[in-house]
Amino acid sequence: MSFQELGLRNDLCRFLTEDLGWAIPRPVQAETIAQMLCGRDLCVVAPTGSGKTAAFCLPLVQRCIETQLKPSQPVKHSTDTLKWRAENCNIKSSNISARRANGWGYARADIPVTEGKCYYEVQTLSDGICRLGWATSNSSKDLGSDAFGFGYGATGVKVHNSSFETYGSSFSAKGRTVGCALDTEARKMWFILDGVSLGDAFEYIPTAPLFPAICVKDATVRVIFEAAKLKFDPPPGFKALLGMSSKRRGQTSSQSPLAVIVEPNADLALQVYSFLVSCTSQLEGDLRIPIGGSAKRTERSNGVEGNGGILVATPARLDDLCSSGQLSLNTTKMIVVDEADVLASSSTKQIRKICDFPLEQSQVSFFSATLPSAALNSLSSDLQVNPEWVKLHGLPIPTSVHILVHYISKTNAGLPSHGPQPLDAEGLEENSNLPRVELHPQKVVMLMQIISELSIGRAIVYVRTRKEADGLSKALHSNGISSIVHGSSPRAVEEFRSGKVRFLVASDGGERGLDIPDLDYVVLLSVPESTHKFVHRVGRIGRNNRRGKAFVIASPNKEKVWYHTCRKGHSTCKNIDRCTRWMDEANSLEKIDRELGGVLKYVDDQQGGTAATGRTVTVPDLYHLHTLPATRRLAELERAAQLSYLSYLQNKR
Ligand SMILES: Nc1ncnc2c1ncn2[C@@H]1O[C@H](COP(=O)(O)OP(=O)(O)OP(=O)(O)O)[C@@H](O)[C@H]1O
Repeated sequence: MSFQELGLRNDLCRFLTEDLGWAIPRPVQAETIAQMLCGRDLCVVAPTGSGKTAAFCLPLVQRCIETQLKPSQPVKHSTDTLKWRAENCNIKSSNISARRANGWGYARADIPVTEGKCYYEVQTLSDGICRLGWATSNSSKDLGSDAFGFGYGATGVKVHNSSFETYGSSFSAKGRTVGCALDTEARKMWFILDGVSLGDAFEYIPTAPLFPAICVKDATVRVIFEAAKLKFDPPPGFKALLGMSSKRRGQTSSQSPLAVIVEPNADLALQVYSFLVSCTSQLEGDLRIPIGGSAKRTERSNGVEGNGGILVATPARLDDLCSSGQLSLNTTKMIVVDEADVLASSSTKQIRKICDFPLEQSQVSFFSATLPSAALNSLSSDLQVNPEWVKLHGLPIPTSVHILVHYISKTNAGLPSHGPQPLDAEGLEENSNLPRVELHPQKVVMLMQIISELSIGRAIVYVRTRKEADGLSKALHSNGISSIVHGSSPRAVEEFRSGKVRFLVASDGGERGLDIPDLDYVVLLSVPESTHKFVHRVGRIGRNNRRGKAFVIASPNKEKVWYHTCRKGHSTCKNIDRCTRWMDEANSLEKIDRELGGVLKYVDDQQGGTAATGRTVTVPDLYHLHTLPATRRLAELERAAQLSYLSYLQNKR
């Protein structure tokens, strides 16, 4: 089956096959895309790395194109509530200024225009240059340098798509007034200098909303959107952009996406956002689907984009945006909740709030790699209409992944005399009520050994708590290994993905969804109690049929670990009874292995410490699993190189 047969547009299919090199749809895509295109509510369970992201992104993009929101009435605002997207300039009330030293300043007023005949004015308050006009939300900041911006420059030129043409006359001196007129019915724009029309400037094609946009350099201008403040009357039939209705005063310019994708954390939101951006950048003609990613409060401080298009965000961020009036989901028609099993339990209230609209007018879909929880079942029955369940559960762990379990020794045998030492040789474990704060030193030593013996270039290392993650990252740094803790900065995953750091140290939250195509190793320095978590962690490798190795370094002894239920946290809490939990990694591993159908292989650490109850592989097996295939491949390459050299020599003679 091809992507075309699923009903996808030709430009999207071309993007998938030519740009991404995807020959055919994955099973989850084959099962879901056509149904989503028809507007059906879906509940999809498919393994990690099976291609769920494209399965929901592609139909959303296509449905946005098809729907092309019926243009809404022009929104009325007042200057005091008006929002700007601005760079390199100062905006005070309605005055915009930029110094020459900073280059061009850019400001776009957050007033989307989709229909009607609109007009606004710009008055020059100083000598200097500026460019005024209209732009769509995805236009460049250099107004007129691409197909999405239309500008009239103070030197007497009009510019669109980087093409400059003489138009009107210069207005670079102080005290001039330029009117900007936009007729969405005739799809025309023109400008009016000191009350005199300069004639048609542009016939435009974009269907996306247009916004007033202004560039200034070493100049100050005043922008007037309100009828009462205009210096000249708008052309007949035209209206000032901002109405004077007192009822409307105070209303914010909320954005309203057509589709919303909910992700559990900022990294995943960014990953999905990037996929959507690359997909929509390949659309034919002037079609543009605004894509918004607003995962964190600190990111894109100006709010959200995605008006009339697709917005990707975390539940908390969506909640924030809706409560502050920056976002309205009134016209939203499609909602996808990714990693739905976890979001259904952790953010039930927020998901219900997001989906609070007439169900028959909308499409709600849930995607997940692990079997749905009771919470998801209940959300599905409340928020979906006649949902189709798509369950693709072949092997939860791809066969290209080997999972090797190493047990540290029961005693501290094998620890070097220098380097990390346990605080109290055996006292922290079974016989002690003292909780563990840092990772067991033997686990760190074993991790270093694995990294060096297998020359591991990059890997994700999973630990239990943030405190352990910080400690491990320090230990890696002191051994000259670059690492970054997941969640320490919004860009941690990007630094790891780009190869700037070799190791990503993650605790809870870093196990889901991350798609790093050339990643071959994960190391679990703690065994999660839930099989779902284990599957998601190991699922970061073995993607795209690539071979991957997961090392689990486990403790045979029970350990008491801090799991704070109090607010004090690690620094001051002394409540050992309430804020700690016993961890029994051997027991958890047995359960996981049983539930996954025996996928674990145990490595005999030859220190007399193996507590494994399953199949045991010895160190030579480790060699067979990891080193031998690479050595064979090297031998083949060496042979090919030599043969090629010999034939070159023969030809030369
Ligand atoms: N049809 C396809 N052909 C080839 N590669 C594909 C195809 N669809 C997706 N992929 C690739 O498969 C990889 C995994 O896809 P994706 O991240 O969507 O998996 P997922 O099911 O969301 O996994 P997880 O449950 O871990 O989040 C990506 O690198 C993606 O580029």
